[in-house]
Amino acid sequence: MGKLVLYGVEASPPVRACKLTLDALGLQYEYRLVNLLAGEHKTKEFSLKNPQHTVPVLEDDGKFIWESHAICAYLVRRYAKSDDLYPKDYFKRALVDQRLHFESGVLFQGCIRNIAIPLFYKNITEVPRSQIDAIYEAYDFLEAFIGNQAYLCGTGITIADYSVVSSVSSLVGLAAIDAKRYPKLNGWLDRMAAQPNYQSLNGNGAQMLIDMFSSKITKIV
Ligand SMILES: N[C@@H](CCC(=O)N[C@@H](CS)C(=O)NCC(=O)O)C(=O)O
Repeated sequence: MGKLVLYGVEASPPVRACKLTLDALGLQYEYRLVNLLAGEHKTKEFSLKNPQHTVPVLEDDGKFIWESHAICAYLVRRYAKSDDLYPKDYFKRALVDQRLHFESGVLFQGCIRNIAIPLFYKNITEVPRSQIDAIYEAYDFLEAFIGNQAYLCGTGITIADYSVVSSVSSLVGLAAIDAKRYPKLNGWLDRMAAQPNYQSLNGNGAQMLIDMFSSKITKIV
């Protein structure tokens, strides 16, 4: 096995999804901090690793992969002893893929990034209410996806759970999850928070992003 390096920053949800996956697989890796607010991801050196200049980036034996969903799927295919976290069965895998794409397009891009970019990079401190409504709409979908299952894709945890929890655990700072309105989502979040090393791998970074949002937002309009 080659040397694994994860490039990222704690507050980043997709970085935390990769950390949860690496830990679940028992993989050793070096973690290299990329300070986004200081522009370290825009350097020539980092662009050679990832021309899209996003974190996370995984380095495996000198090769680079970016995009957390691709990284998590790669890690399971390449290193897992079983396929539980990313099943080979066509239908089961399709279900995991659907949730991963939901995280990528709806939760991360549609909710987190749409709020974060104006706040952190354009100094616009008022958040349109429609963007908060979009979070609740996403929660409605998640409530339906979970249904009576323990995890997002059934009885066992998969990389979809790691991906989705990375953003939901920060979105709660913008749109609280009411246990009466979202009993399934709330129960699932509790189960995820009870996973080994959850706090150090995801909880602390999720809170950092919540604090970053709180320090910038002046008003919901
Ligand atoms: N869908 C991507 C999102 C990656 C992403 O946008 N990461 C943010 C930090 S949370 C970033 O690197 N932003 C800096 C930039 O876009 O220049 C993934 O899952 O890896």
